[in-house]
Amino acid sequence: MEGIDHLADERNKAEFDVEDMKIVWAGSRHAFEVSDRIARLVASDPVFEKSNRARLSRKELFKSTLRKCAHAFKRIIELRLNEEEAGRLRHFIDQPAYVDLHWGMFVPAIKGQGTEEQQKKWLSLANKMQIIGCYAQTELGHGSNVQGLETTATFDPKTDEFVIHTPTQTASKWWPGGLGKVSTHAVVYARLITNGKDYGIHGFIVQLRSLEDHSPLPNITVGDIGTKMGNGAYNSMDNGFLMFDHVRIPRDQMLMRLSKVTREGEYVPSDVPKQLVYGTMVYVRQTIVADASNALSRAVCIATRYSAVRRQFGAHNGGIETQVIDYKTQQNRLFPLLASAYAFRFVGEWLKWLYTDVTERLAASDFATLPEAHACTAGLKSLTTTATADGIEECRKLCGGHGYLWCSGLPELFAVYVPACTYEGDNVVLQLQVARFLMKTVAQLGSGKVPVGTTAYMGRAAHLLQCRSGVQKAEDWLNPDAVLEAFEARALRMAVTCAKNLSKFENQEQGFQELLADLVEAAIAHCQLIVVSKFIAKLEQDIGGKGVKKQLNNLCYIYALYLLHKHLGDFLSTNCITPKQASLANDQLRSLYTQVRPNAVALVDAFNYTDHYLNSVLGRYDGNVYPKLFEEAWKDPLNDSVVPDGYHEYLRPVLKQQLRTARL
Ligand SMILES: CCCCCCCCCC/C=C\CCCC(=O)SCCNC(=O)CCNC(=O)[C@H](O)C(C)(C)COP(=O)(O)OP(=O)(O)OC[C@H]1O[C@@H](n2cnc3c(N)ncnc32)[C@H](O)[C@@H]1OP(=O)(O)O
Ligand SMILES: Cc1cc2nc3c(=O)[nH]c(=O)nc-3n(C[C@H](O)[C@H](O)[C@H](O)COP(=O)(O)OP(=O)(O)OC[C@H]3O[C@@H](n4cnc5c(N)ncnc54)[C@H](O)[C@@H]3O)c2cc1C
Repeated sequence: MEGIDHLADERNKAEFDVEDMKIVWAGSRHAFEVSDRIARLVASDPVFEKSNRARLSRKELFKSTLRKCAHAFKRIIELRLNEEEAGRLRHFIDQPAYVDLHWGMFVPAIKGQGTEEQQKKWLSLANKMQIIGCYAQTELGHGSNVQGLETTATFDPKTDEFVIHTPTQTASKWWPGGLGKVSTHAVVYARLITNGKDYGIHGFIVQLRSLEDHSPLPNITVGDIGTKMGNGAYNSMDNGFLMFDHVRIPRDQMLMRLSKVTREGEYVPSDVPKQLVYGTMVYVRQTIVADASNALSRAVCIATRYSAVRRQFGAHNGGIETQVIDYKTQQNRLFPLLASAYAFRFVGEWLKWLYTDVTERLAASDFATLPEAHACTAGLKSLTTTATADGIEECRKLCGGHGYLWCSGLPELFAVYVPACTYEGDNVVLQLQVARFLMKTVAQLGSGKVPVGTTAYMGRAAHLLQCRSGVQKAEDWLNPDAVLEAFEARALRMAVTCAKNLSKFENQEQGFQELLADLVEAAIAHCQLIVVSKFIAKLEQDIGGKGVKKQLNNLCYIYALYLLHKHLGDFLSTNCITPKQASLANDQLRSLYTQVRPNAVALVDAFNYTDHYLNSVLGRYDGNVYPKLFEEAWKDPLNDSVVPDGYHEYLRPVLKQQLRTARL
């Protein structure tokens, strides 16, 4: 059966040009070509083999990760890959590793918070990987509450040094990726103390290990925090702990682009907002949003192909059974996830633009859009990672029993992905940041300050607070204005209700704590509006290719109407729509599922994933699932012998009743 495309019929049904859709998904022809070339390069290199990851011990997995990283670095140099190509290479190798934190957080922290001189010195070492760094912020006792970190950096004017110290056990750094066994350096976040005064959290570059023999430097205790969820999965990463016992570093290793300490120990505050010390988190949250569509699309690709291969029930007189993808229940679970993958792709593109824009403005000392950039990156990171983690698990269930096998690719994908709901900011804590931003914006309505950007809709409060949806028939739900108005009205009404309830409290902070759950829901409604509006905006762009726009249009309205259905309580209780209009939205949704159905396999082919990257027997391009499930089963170490180890000690005595007591 090798070589036969079991999904050929599905592919022939497609009503659009997959090659054109691939370009839209990738973002540009250039991005597509780079991704395609690098994905094939990785897939063809035996060092990047990953099908046996679950069977390796932690030590073997970790060593093989070091090997892959070293080989990748060698290939990057040999092939003279540029930054974009090197990034794609790491992405397609698809194994969490210290390099993610080195390139993803250590280098950006120095770029964002180091002076020009510091950048010159440290980046030239980091870019050549002559030093390897991590981002050491979280402590055993404090992660979300950054202001509560306990590690101290006390300036000693006698020696012109900072003394980095871990005063308590809870002050131990705990979680930083790459710290446990690899990093030679870290950007350590600590309370800056000079002249006896605490100036809060600042970043410091601290060397941790010898560049000669890799042993920890004196007065530094460092190690791995232990095995994490899932076989293989995130265990290739050495998340670590770290304690300092009065470790001295030169003054110029404080990252001083924002604020400084002089030779005399005087603290010179920054003339820019102090929140810029959180800048690396804004950057990484933006990359995490871009990455959500990768993880979700991967799971959806597996579940869609397998749903087209898998057949259950419906056979008459010995005929073939129904493909499970034809069941409306399967479509109702799968197609919104397919639509979400595309939605997150486009909102990720937009967020990248927003981040670039705010970075340029900050460079020109324009800080006006920083709060919005913080709210958008925090809120969208939270929204997209929650939906993606839930979506991967749903895809596992969509694949029935076989989805639970490691070789489906889904258990490992889930275990690798789910911590994204926690790292780089717990998802609830992040939505509360959005809620604070919304409450401020609502409070300013009527003050003459016109809301802009993603809150511009709040400027139309007079209309949005009293409007009623004009939808009269199912097709009206394909009107972008109708959809946007419903989402805007819902988001605004939920935010305004929260603000009104807050105003009943004398103490605003106490009121905020009391209303936390409602505030999170209002923040989610606002973030969903952003995603819907950016998908609609994408459709307004000049998108070529046979049938491509039609498919995107269908997916956009599946995304929006599915959300409307899922959060119907919000839409009805805020009187944005009537029960009749909700029912029309459902009718439209079913019709859209029917339109997407013949295109579903082609829509996931457009992700252009290699079988190597998917690493899934169920998601194979050729759909040749059953023989490959057997092949995988035979590879399991339990099948190395026909009679298992332990038979003579533990099975035979039971079977032969030798363990029975004499009385029995
Ligand atoms: C395409 C390829 C992609 C590959 C993607 C992979 C990338 C690599 C992944 C690697 C894997 C894992 C990495 C994980 C790394 C980490 O987890 S690092 C640790 C991250 N830690 C956190 O995120 C902690 C979360 N906590 C916080 O961010 C803050 O403490 C919190 C915002 C919750 C609260 O801050 P406070 O200062 O205590 O409190 P407030 O009073 O609420 O805020 C004060 C004002 O500051 C504003 N603010 C807060 N944060 C920011 C920010 N980041 N930027 C700008 N402004 C910010 C806030 O709005 C307040 O403003 P106001 O005074 O109201 O005007
Ligand atoms: C795989 C992984 C990799 C990581 N990598 C790094 C790294 O490289 N560097 C680094 O510095 N850190 C890293 N971290 C740490 C990570 O950033 C923190 O775990 C994260 O910020 C959450 O903080 P926490 O663990 O303190 O959670 P907690 O704040 O203790 O959360 C526990 C619960 O309390 C709730 N909660 C907390 N505060 C509030 C509040 N104000 N209001 C309402 N509810 C609240 C949360 O919603 C959650 O349900 C990593 C974590 C993981 C899991």
